[in-house]
Amino acid sequence: MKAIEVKNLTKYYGKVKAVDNISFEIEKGKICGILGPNGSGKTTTIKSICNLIIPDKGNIKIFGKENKKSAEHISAVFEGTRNLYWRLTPKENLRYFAGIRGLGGRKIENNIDILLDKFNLTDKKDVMVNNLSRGMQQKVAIAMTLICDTKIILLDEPTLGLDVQSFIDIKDMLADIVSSMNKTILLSTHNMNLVQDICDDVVILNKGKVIAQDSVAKLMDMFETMTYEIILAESLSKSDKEYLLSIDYDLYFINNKTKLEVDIFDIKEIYDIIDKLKEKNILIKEIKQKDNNFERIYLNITNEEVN
Ligand SMILES: Nc1ncnc2c1ncn2[C@@H]1O[C@H](COP(=O)(O)OP(=O)(O)OP(=O)(O)O)[C@@H](O)[C@H]1O
Repeated sequence: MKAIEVKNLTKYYGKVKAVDNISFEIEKGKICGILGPNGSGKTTTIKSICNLIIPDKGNIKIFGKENKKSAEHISAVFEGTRNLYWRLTPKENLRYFAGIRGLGGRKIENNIDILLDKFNLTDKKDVMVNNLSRGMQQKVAIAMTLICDTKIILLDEPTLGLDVQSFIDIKDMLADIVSSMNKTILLSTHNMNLVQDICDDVVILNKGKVIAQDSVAKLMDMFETMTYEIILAESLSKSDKEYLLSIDYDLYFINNKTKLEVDIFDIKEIYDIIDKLKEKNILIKEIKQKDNNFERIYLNITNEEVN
């Protein structure tokens, strides 16, 4: 069953076409990532799905019905934690958001305690949200979507600015929410590790248009390349760098001028690249093959679109 269907969505802000005739669908029970460079229309799309902005054209269905009547199925967290009340405690925030949905009483109080415990927030339940760390605030925001008990959760950049441990905590929580609570999640992110680790599907936007949509697994297969890391013995000179940019390979310069990454499709190509480096007396310290990752695939898709 489709949880979300977006059809021919277009949104202008004045003369700026933020979203340009996009269509995609999200199956119930999946985590879908909406990706794209800054300004590609991710937030506008999410805000349209939860009725915060009115599109100029197009149609959005939630569980097969016009979304104007389906707001009760959706809860959303924007730009990290902006929709929390900063002067309220986690407990008061959860109670307030449950109340807006008409939920209250002993059962909800009990559920709030269970959620705070699950999110390791019990000892912070009476601290003002303003005084919590970024990761804790993010956990409160996600707990808020759960206390509202909606079937669909929309998250705009849920891991922005988190440290490594909080990132892992939130990532695991989201995977758990979908698998054990039967929710559907649409999240926007720039973090490709998050996508690779927990998303089933992705929609990639560029300049307001959908440029790819598929399962993460399929895209990983489809764009499978071999990535090699070449560590140089010395920094590249400007002319050597220009020379390498002129050869016919997808080269990425990492670590300033001493590390290169290259995507190849045939192992023979690596020998050709070594020859090309030799021609210019560029000394190689080490060459190793890297694991395929979604970040590289995303770069391939978006770069292809730009070129
Ligand atoms: N309220 C607004 N008024 C005018 N233009 C806007 C407004 N909100 C967004 N835009 C423009 O619409 C386009 C899409 O913006 P949007 O915020 O949807 O992109 P995004 O993909 O979420 O970007 P980011 O990754 O930077 O958050 C951009 O060109 C942006 O400048």
